[in-house]
Amino acid sequence: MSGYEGDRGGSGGGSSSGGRDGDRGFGDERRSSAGRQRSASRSRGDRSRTSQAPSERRKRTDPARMAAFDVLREVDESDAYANLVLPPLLRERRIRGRDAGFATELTYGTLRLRGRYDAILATCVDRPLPGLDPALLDVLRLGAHQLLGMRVPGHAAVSETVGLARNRVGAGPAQMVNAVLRRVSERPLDEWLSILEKEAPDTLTGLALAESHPLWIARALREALAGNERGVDELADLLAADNAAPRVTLVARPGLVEASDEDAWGDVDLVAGRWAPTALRLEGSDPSGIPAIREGLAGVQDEGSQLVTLALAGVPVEGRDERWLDLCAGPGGKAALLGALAAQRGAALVANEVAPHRARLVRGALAALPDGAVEEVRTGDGREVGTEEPGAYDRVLVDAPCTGLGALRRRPESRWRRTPSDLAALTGLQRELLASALDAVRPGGVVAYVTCSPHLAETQLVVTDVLKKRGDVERLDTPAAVRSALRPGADIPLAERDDVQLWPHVHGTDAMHLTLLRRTA
Ligand SMILES: C[S@@+](CC[C@H](N)C(=O)[O-])C[C@H]1O[C@@H](n2cnc3c(N)ncnc32)[C@H](O)[C@@H]1O
Repeated sequence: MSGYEGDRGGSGGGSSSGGRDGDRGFGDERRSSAGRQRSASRSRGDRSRTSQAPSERRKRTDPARMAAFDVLREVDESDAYANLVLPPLLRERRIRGRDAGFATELTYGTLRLRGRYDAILATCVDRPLPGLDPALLDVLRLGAHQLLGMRVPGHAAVSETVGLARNRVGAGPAQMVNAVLRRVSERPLDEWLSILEKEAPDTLTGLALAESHPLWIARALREALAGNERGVDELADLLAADNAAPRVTLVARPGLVEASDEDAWGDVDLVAGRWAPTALRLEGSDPSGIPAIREGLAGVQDEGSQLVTLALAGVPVEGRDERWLDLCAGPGGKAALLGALAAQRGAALVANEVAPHRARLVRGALAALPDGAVEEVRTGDGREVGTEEPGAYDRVLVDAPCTGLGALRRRPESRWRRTPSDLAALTGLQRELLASALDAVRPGGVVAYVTCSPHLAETQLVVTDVLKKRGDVERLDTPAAVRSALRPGADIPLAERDDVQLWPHVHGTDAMHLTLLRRTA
């Protein structure tokens, strides 16, 4: 399941641009521009450290690199989510400030760009990568990211990573790490990427390797661009956008908090979002100390998610407009915005979610809404709501479980976890949920079908298939509804279609899909 922001750390963290010309260096008084941690005593000029035996000194391994390695192993061995594992680990080991930034960039950047680095490493290792000890392979990937993605000077990247290998994998593998990373360091990133593209069997494979996407995902994204009236030559930009950590975007829930309320936002720098009137962009990456977030008046939410929710709430319905339903609400990001909007309009929200632990998250997300805004938070199968409560709602949101291919930038490891076989199960469920939502809405009411995937099988094909079977639904002008939801003066580029597909490389949002439908009499 995917598509949620609140419970996976929203921003996805990290600052990797994944760009072809590498990234910024890391330097301050404790972490040198070599990305190497200086001990506090040394930076103070304290000579007592020299009393340590030289062999012990050599074995000291940088805590930031060890933390990155340990998270990579958790991700591999326990299917963990890096952005759930890393922050507590940094806290537990008291890794802070620049060191925490370095560990974060190293972890998330290595995970995102794993495909690129594996293709490069494969040319430097004399046996197939899948035969290597997975821990050793992770060390090599971490070294490759320091060399090619973080501008850590070669000698520091190699020697620190060899130290990490010695500490975590063993002395023998450490020698191999030394030899392999020296070969990696012989060329700059651009040269490596040209080699990958030149030696690939076709252009798409070359691009997928260079921009670190599984081939099936690169192919699906290319088809999605074409199916949404965009040029397939945009694929390189789209894949590159997936490799850049998104800026943290907040939602100021209407009626609960104003952007101008200084006390609510504390000491952080905020700028207005690009599209949604509710969106604020955080200049920095840690929203946890913001009072409005702690109190549930605001949240971390991609601007695309805000825009599709605002579009559903704003599209006109004739007659009664009192009961709104979020059919797949967990963890509750869109439900909280929808509930705030419902409260302003005298309507009430029912939030449904099949997974009990996610229904609990929805309750938490809705806790700050005014009395009367929420009729109920339920745990139940959304596929049954249409038969259990036919025609009972005026507006229904189906934010369907999906592959999440539109939010790859947010979840560093997800592209390597998804497989094409996930699609079959998801698209069946998506059809059933949309059909149920159309039964649950009254004639004249509206349904928003939303995914955070642009995959055509999860978006256009689901809608077309479901509508083929019924004569009581009309497609609405979704671009017009999205335009009406924009902040004043914003002018959003949208394809000439009756649905809307947003794109990271065009709109700076997740690749959200929205189709608005009206149930006819
Ligand atoms: C894309 S997420 C929804 C994200 C949510 N709208 C938000 O903004 O926070 C999809 C949700 O659908 C839930 N889900 C999956 N199958 C479902 C079903 N049959 N009925 C209801 N919810 C379901 C998943 O557990 C997941 O929480």
